[in-house]
Amino acid sequence: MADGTQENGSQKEPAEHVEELQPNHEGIHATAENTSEEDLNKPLVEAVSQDVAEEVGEFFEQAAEQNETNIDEGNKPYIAFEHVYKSFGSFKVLEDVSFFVRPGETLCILGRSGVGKSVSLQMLMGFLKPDQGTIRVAGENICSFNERQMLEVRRKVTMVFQNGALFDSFSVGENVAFPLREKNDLDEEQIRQIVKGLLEMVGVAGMDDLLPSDLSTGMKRSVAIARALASQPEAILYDEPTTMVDPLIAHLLGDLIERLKRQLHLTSIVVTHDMRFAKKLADRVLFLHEGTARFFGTLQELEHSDDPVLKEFMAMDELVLPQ
Ligand SMILES: Nc1ncnc2c1ncn2[C@@H]1O[C@H](COP(=O)(O)OP(=O)(O)OP(=O)(O)O)[C@@H](O)[C@H]1O
Repeated sequence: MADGTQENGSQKEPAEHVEELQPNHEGIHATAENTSEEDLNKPLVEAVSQDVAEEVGEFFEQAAEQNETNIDEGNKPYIAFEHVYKSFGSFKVLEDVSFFVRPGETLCILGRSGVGKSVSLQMLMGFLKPDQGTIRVAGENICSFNERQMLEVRRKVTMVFQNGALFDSFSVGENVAFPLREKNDLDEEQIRQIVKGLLEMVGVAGMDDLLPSDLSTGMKRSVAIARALASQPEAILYDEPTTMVDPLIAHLLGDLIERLKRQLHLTSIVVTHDMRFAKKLADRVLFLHEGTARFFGTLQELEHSDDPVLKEFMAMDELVLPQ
């Protein structure tokens, strides 16, 4: 229910002074400057208040341990596309696209509008199926998976949508609590503490009782990240995290994604138009162009590429986003 109406038909009062609400990112060090290594390595739990730090710390430790195991299992990709094709009618979106993401790494998918960046993420989540090729997640070919099997995959790999895709009739706190309740091994007090801590960590402390409709786009995205973290995923797919937010929020979201990678060893795919954002986060880059994987390699390789299409894309980005 996009209008924020409660499921039982009652209407929740909109938050007072909503226009005055600002994300409160003290915990993640708001500054438009480049964040120091020291800050990026500062334990995530330092951003949460004392009364919930122990519970949240334990929750993060579990998540980090689980993801470290994936890294220890060797250099095998956690996610891979192998010769993937996808068309809609006669319109070919992807033709023979291959790439991989190793455990704990961040892949940025770049490219102009309409080249199949979001379609790639949707295929990984099983919302769309490829016409040909293989898509592997955690070693398994998911292409023929049924809905029940895909639900298992979505416990490991979760997506942060552009609009947050929050449950509109649930409060912010209930949205974040949802995956925690599904786990069935936490009591209400533990859930309350973890929700509070996660919201503090992503910079929307104290907004538990608001409805998603009370929040700005950047805040919705922060809550969506908190909800994703609540399911202790192995990988997070971010669809255009910096679209429609101001540069400071974009910077903060970038720092958060980097800290989650470093400290929870999360495998990540970030779809973006924003070359500077990719430079900040990517271990590897996939550049989609006219249906093909025009480039797949490390950031250094991208920067040294002589491909005129890539050079033009990078030059345009410098113009659109002045330093
Ligand atoms: N379910 C669908 N049915 C038909 N066409 C679709 C569907 N989903 C996507 N497309 C088309 O596939 C193409 C690629 O879409 P996609 O959303 O992946 O682009 P994108 O690279 O993410 O672009 P943007 O940066 O603008 O979001 C577009 O032309 C889009 O209209």
